[in-house]
Amino acid sequence: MFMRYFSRLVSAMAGPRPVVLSGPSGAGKSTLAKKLLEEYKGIFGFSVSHTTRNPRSGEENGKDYHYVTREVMQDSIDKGEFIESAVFSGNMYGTSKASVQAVKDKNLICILDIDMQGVRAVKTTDLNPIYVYIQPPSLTILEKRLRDRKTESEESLQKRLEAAQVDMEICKEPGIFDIIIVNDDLDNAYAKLKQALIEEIEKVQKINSS
Ligand SMILES: Nc1nc2c(ncn2[C@@H]2O[C@H](COP(=O)(O)OP(=O)(O)O)[C@@H](O)[C@H]2O)c(=O)[nH]1
Ligand SMILES: Nc1ncnc2c1ncn2[C@@H]1O[C@H](COP(=O)(O)OP(=O)(O)O)[C@@H](O)[C@H]1O
Repeated sequence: MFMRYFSRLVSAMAGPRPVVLSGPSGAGKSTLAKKLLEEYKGIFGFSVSHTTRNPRSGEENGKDYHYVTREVMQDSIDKGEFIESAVFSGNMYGTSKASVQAVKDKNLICILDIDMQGVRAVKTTDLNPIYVYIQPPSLTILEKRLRDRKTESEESLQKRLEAAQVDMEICKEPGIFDIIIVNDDLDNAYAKLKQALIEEIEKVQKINSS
């Protein structure tokens, strides 16, 4: 009885569990994250990663990413300011402790959009997120979506497709992800994502209304 009460208290104090969205470049992670942030204002918060890649048109510094030089990023990593960092397609990406803390401070569900290396690194921390893998319906459809997005050079596109093939093999390893969502029809995929997160959403809604 006491133990049950105690563990509930500890989990309430820890706040809502974060959510990790991972999957190949072009799978639809940002699209789905944006839908959650839009529909559930005051429920979800985005962990703004650092990256050394150039901003795409329409992306905002401090909102989509913190755009930094390699020197600045490496210096911050060396100072221990990052939870995890990785090199993807020739650029550095990383989740700073401050980015996650900023979301936690507001008692929001923290969304992390990170690659497979990030997933493995987060598994060694005490973040305890729900791990969601966003899978494209096929590599052919992934390539079409990436090309249609018109954000990548041919070289960058090829690197992303190569990484996608490796990624889609790794995701089959049992126990890495709590749920794999195939992003075929966007509304269907979004409904499945909401369903997977309903407990955490309701937790925050309850706190907000009390
Ligand atoms: N490990 C790690 N991966 C990240 C981080 N931020 C973004 N990524 C991943 O880096 C990859 C490339 O991201 P991006 O350049 O925005 O391209 P996009 O996924 O095609 O939109 C994606 O798989 C992201 O999930 C981070 O902080 N850490
Ligand atoms: N279910 C879907 N059907 C068709 N196009 C989609 C779907 N989901 C995402 N897209 C499009 O595919 C492209 C890649 O999605 P994006 O969210 O940028 O992927 P990621 O963040 O995983 O790299 C975008 O142009 C997006 O509008």
